[in-house]
Amino acid sequence: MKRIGILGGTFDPPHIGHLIIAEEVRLALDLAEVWFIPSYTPPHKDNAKTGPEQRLKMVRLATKSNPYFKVDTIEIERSGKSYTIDTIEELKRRHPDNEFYFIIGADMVEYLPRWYRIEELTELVTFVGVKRSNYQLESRYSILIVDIPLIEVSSTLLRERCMNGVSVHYWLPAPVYQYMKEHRLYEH
Ligand SMILES: Nc1ncnc2c1ncn2[C@@H]1O[C@H](COP(=O)(O)OP(=O)(O)OP(=O)(O)O)[C@@H](O)[C@H]1O
Ligand SMILES: O=C(O)c1ccc[n+]([C@@H]2O[C@H](COP(=O)([O-])O)[C@@H](O)[C@H]2O)c1
Repeated sequence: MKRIGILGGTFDPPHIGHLIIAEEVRLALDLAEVWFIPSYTPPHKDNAKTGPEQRLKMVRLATKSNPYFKVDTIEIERSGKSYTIDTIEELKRRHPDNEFYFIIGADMVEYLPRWYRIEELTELVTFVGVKRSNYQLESRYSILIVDIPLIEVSSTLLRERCMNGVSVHYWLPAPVYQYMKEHRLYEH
């Protein structure tokens, strides 16, 4: 039985917050790997600003220096709305011996009651919640809390900075920063 962490996200763009929570949860729960799963269409928010292929490319760049991090393209290949239940059901079919830990920030913990088929999903994965400013970690569902420092960064903040011509240097891994600059992402 392998214990696998999953970090699903829009990753528009991926930033140090994603990497730190993945690594801290991996260490705290002694996970064999953490799989990053970029969504095709996020289920609950407006379409991403950047297409799935470019977000996937950035996630690959962000994670490549960590041998414990893997990228799974299951949602991008499936296309359509990326409901987590569909992803987990398929992952359990493909990897029946794995135990999955789905990592979410407190914003998603608060949103959990509105996830598609959430009651079934809680039977299939263990949710792992981490802090995020302005959100609570309490939930009616049973969630494992991993206590990590608050990391005050979001993709929204970084997109806004780019749009306003403010540097985002050091808020994302260097290869992602380079890629964004080359492709002039989020600049207008
Ligand atoms: N700084 C952070 N601290 C804790 N959790 C985070 C942080 N940033 C992202 N997450 C979590 O990572 C997952 C994927 O996040 P996502 O790709 O939507 O990034 P985001 O920064 O929340 O994006 P946006 O600002 O566009 O909504 C979510 O579960 C989210 O709660
Ligand atoms: O399945 C759902 O109903 C659902 C609703 C909201 C979010 N999620 C998943 O939670 C993860 C983080 O979402 P996001 O939009 O913050 O990137 C991502 O993998 C989403 O697919 C899933």
